[in-house]
Amino acid sequence: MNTINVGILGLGTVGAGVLTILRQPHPDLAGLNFRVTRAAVRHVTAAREQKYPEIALTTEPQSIVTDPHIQVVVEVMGGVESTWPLLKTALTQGKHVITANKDLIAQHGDELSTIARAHSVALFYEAAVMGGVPILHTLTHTYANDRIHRLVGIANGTSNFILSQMHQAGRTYQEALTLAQQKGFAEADPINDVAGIDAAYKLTILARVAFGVHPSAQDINCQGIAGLSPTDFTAATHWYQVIKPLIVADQQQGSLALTVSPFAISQNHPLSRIDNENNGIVINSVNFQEMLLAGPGAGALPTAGSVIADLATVGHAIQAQRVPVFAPLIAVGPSLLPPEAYRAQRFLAWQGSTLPDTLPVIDRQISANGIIYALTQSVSVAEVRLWQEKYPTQLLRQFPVLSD
Ligand SMILES: NC(=O)C1=CN([C@@H]2O[C@H](COP(=O)(O)OP(=O)(O)OC[C@H]3O[C@@H](n4cnc5c(N)ncnc54)[C@H](OP(=O)(O)O)[C@@H]3O)[C@@H](O)[C@H]2O)C=CC1
Ligand SMILES: N[C@@H](CC=O)C(=O)O
Repeated sequence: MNTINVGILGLGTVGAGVLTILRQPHPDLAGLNFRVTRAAVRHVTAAREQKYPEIALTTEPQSIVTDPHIQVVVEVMGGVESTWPLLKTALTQGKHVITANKDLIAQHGDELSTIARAHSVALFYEAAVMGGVPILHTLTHTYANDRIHRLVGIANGTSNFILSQMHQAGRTYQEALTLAQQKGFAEADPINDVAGIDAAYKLTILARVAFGVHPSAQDINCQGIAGLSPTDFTAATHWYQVIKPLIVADQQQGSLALTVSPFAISQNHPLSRIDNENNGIVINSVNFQEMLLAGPGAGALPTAGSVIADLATVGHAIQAQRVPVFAPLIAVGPSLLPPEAYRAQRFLAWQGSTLPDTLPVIDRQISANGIIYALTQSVSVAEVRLWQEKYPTQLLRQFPVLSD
């Protein structure tokens, strides 16, 4: 039986996880006869060479993507500027590519997919969206004959971990972030996690696959979790709500609205129970109506498990001499709602003894430390921006409330 030679770019959290799984005996993987021959890292150390004696380590990823003996490139090193030309080269040279890199796929996925198609090779990236949750496979296979109208999810494990730890374990924001980094959940630059950038990349990919739209960063309302305070969680409890870091793609005013933000959601909502690094997504569609898909959204083995699932699909296709294809559900999607037009009720924290009459408040409470918390009627982002300009010191925090 022919072996399938694999080159790996990166042996960090995810790359090491991939090798751990490949070393475990498994009949399906054994039947595919993968052989990881080469791997690229920044630092080739004696300890690494001892740990992976069967793999030639290099600090030159370019030498792997141009190696004529390698059929599949697994990219788990991250970043865009260095990986973009590498993966273009790999695809152009007729190699199948599997990546966990959402930054790259969100920004250059369309171009890379075109190159992959032109060279009859696969470009798969299940691990790039929601780690171990098989959302892309589910959308492209299970939902192939359905029509999705709304996606609401938790797609960043680090943010969900931080908020869960602040709310349930009494950790500070910084303690929780440090722990998420130690556990291998956070990005190389964790600002991508906490500012909502990582989740926006995932929403970009999901919107492309589920709705056939091609958003840029400017099309997404994006708000991070930094600055949330423990009293916010207590205030939310008063209204039977929890605060979750969500991605939302829903229809408003005949267009698709894309939002990344902490949201106040009902304690009865299925995502209210998805904690720590776990991710979850509620898909509303015509046929399946409402479905929840949930599981580990970050970490070595769950993410590597998604890489391996893609690798197995590619391996089976190579054995059958087929081209494995990744097809979005819809070719051309709806128009995108301008971010400032997005409307939602707002949860707000206010520093001061009274709220101005001009705010459309429907309920309020005062926290132990004298902050006024309020729920407002549904307002547009444009209106919220006016409040922020008018009350820069009093309006401490505000974020949307998820509607049913
Ligand atoms: N961690 C997670 O839970 C998840 C991560 N991802 C994505 O997977 C990718 C990898 O993440 P993760 O494993 O956490 O990252 P790590 O930082 O743990 O690992 C990155 C690896 O790439 C190597 N590397 C980086 N730059 C270069 C370079 N220029 N040349 C050669 N080697 C290089 C590093 O080498 P060295 O070790 O020598 O520094 C390291 O081995 C990212 O795109 C990330 O967004 C996706 C889902 C979940
Ligand atoms: N940093 C990311 C890793 C997985 O995509 C996250 O926390 O979700």
